[in-house]
Amino acid sequence: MLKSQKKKKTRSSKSRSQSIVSISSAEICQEPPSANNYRIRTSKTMGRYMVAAREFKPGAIILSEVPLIVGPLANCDVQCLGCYKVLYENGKYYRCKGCGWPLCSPNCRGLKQTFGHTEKECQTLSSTKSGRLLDYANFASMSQHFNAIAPLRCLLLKQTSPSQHAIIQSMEPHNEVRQAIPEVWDVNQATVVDRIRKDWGLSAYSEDEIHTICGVLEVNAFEIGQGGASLRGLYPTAFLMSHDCVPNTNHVDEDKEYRLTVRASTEIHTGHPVTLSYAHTLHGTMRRREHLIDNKFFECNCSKCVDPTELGTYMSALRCPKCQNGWVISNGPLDHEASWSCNNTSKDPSRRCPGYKVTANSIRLLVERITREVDSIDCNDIQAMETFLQKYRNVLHPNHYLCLGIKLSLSQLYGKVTGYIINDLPPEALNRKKEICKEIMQVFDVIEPGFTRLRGVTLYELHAPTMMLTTKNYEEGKLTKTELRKRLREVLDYLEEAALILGYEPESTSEHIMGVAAKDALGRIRNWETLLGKL
Ligand SMILES: C[S@@+](CC[C@H](N)C(=O)[O-])C[C@H]1O[C@@H](n2cnc3c(N)ncnc32)[C@H](O)[C@@H]1O
Repeated sequence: MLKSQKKKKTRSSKSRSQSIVSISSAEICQEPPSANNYRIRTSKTMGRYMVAAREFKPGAIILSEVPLIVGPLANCDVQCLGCYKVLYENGKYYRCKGCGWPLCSPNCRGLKQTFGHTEKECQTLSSTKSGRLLDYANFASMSQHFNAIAPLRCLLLKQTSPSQHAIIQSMEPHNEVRQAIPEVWDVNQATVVDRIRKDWGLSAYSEDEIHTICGVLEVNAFEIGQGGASLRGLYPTAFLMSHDCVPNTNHVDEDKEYRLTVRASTEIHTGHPVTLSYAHTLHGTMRRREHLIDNKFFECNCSKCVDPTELGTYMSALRCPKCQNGWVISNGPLDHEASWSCNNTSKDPSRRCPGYKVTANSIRLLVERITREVDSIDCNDIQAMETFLQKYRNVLHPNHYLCLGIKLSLSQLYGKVTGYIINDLPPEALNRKKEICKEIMQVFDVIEPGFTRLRGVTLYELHAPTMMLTTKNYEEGKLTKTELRKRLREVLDYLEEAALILGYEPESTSEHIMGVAAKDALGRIRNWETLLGKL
């Protein structure tokens, strides 16, 4: 398939902070992506992985595809089998006439649809009489039955689409590793294998076969869905992207058909791996690596994981309690048990740390305790978040991932929640919002570089206080026209990039709505051009 990439003409954004990605270097790709975009290679450690077969600019579509199957996530709440809307015991729901499983309504849009409640599934669930096992008086117990739906959908492909089933069979299930972990294997045995074979009587599917499907889903499925949906999908090609804690792509999934679109977030050169992060990029190394080992069954040795400073971000560092000048970081981030010590080896003996060393377990316990404290903070409580940052300023690095999470929330809450509405914010609060946005964006530029959702949202958040302060300063006669033009140009740059990045988001999402708001705001700023000439 031929591709054509139109380059958007914009002026260079060199005048701004270096962190801003030049929009003129973005690739505005309207055409469907081609399979010629990538090649599949194999390595001893990673198995198959995807590499770029051409040069990609940020924003370029690498692949876009519909799933092989879609189904409820493991341990989800009771949901409609057609459209995956969450259902409540005391709320409105409907029992499918065919199989007795819950639907949102008799006219659910997902009825008889490939990625909803298909006729084949309805017949199968009906033949097993599984609907009778559902206790509608107790949704909590009923929800457990949903763990077996996505695996069943994979198994059904064996008859309905052998070619798609073959792709699923080719995916890595990590059976050997998973079999040795009782919390994984035994739970699957009880909640999926026995459910399908014993409770539903579908004994034609072997235990091994079902365990393999469970593994395939755990290792390869994407969490998808908008508006709090608990969904997973297996995709025919996207699963081949390898993991990197600093990924070079981002992806979105759309409501319609659950299409997954993967875009380059940074430039990707021919032959380079096309990567995504299987772990939360905003977590520290210990937590990311634990997640990858527990859920994806491999040890990550990427450049961020091997570096105790996490590429200079110090996202896991603690302030040294002994010298107060250095940072306590791991002596071997790839070794779970490696000690941590202060990195202050200043030449000046009066500043040098006398030495501080602590076990990995002490760090783990301390971070777990502080994490519980973070989790207990109300998600709209600006004051409590500021108090947290203040309280831990002598314990955690300002970029520590727990602080980063709090700062990300603050960057969005200032200007939004009751008592802090943007038009009512005093200059100090506007400056605080601006400062936080800039601080976190510096870290995002390292850990999630390029065109990413985080960046788009933060740029949008940054434009508002910058604009408010500019107007205020101008009205107070504190800015010359040249300074005003410079400041407005800065806001324009933020908004242009935010509008571009957030324009990639699916229409139903809050990020997309923010992108539309960014475009509107761009129009309003352009009005200043009548006063000042072209910005
Ligand atoms: C979604 S699959 C990717 C496709 C898989 N490599 C294959 O051949 O089917 C995820 C698995 O790939 C391997 N993998 C992916 N990224 C890796 C990395 N950075 N280091 C080591 N293994 C990796 C791990 O075995 C992981 O569980």
